[in-house]
Amino acid sequence: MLSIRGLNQYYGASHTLRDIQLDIQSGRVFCLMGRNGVGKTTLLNTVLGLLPAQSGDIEFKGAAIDRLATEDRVAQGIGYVPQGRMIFPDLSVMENLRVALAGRRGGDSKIPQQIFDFFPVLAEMADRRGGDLSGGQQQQLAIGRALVLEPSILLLDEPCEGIQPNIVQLIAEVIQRLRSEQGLSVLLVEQKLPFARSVADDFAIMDRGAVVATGAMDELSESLVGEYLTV
Ligand SMILES: Nc1ncnc2c1ncn2[C@@H]1O[C@H](COP(=O)(O)OP(=O)(O)OP(=O)(O)O)[C@@H](O)[C@H]1O
Repeated sequence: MLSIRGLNQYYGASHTLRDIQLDIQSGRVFCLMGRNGVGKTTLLNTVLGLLPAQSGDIEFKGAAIDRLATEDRVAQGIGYVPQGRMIFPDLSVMENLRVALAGRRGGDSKIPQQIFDFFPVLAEMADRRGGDLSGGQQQQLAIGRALVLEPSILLLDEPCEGIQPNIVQLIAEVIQRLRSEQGLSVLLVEQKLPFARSVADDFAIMDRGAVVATGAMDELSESLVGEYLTV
């Protein structure tokens, strides 16, 4: 589904991504873990083309996407829920969702009903300003907005940060349903181990810009947790 080979990225002289190799399989939830500042968000932004790679190959559904503009990568089926949610505070909930429709190439121009089935609060608050929503409601809106384009992979950057437990549980259920009912792949950046363990099939751990361990989530060892994840 998504294959990353030899990816290097720099902020000026700072070597932020070091020879990253990753494979995210179709229909699986892949969790990217690691302490603050190791490069997780930079990796997502480089996959999307929001940041330039210095070298490396990124393939999505078997085709190179390295040279595509971000909007073309999104149109190919890469959905993104950025850290901090980035909803438009002055637009209504419905307008926030409609903004995403503009990225759709041909096809239906309606917001899929399924988004309101996953997140009923978005229908209840359709006319409210995005900025007036709680953090948990904004996160549901950010995920819903990414789903408007019916992506085949969803990149989620710390979706549970600052969110109350019942919404965290709802997000976990939505991730599991998207995978089991639609075969959606998910690349999740997550620092909270219980949440990662509850939703992910596979993991990779990053440290100082490099991937230092990968494997099946149920094989994540306590020694790796202690070495790379515990603060
Ligand atoms: N715009 C930027 N310019 C220069 N350096 C940056 C920039 N953005 C991030 N960095 C640096 O790049 C490194 C990786 O940051 P990144 O945000 O990708 O890490 P992260 O693993 O996602 O951490 P967090 O969990 O805190 O978001 C850090 O050292 C950070 O300070």
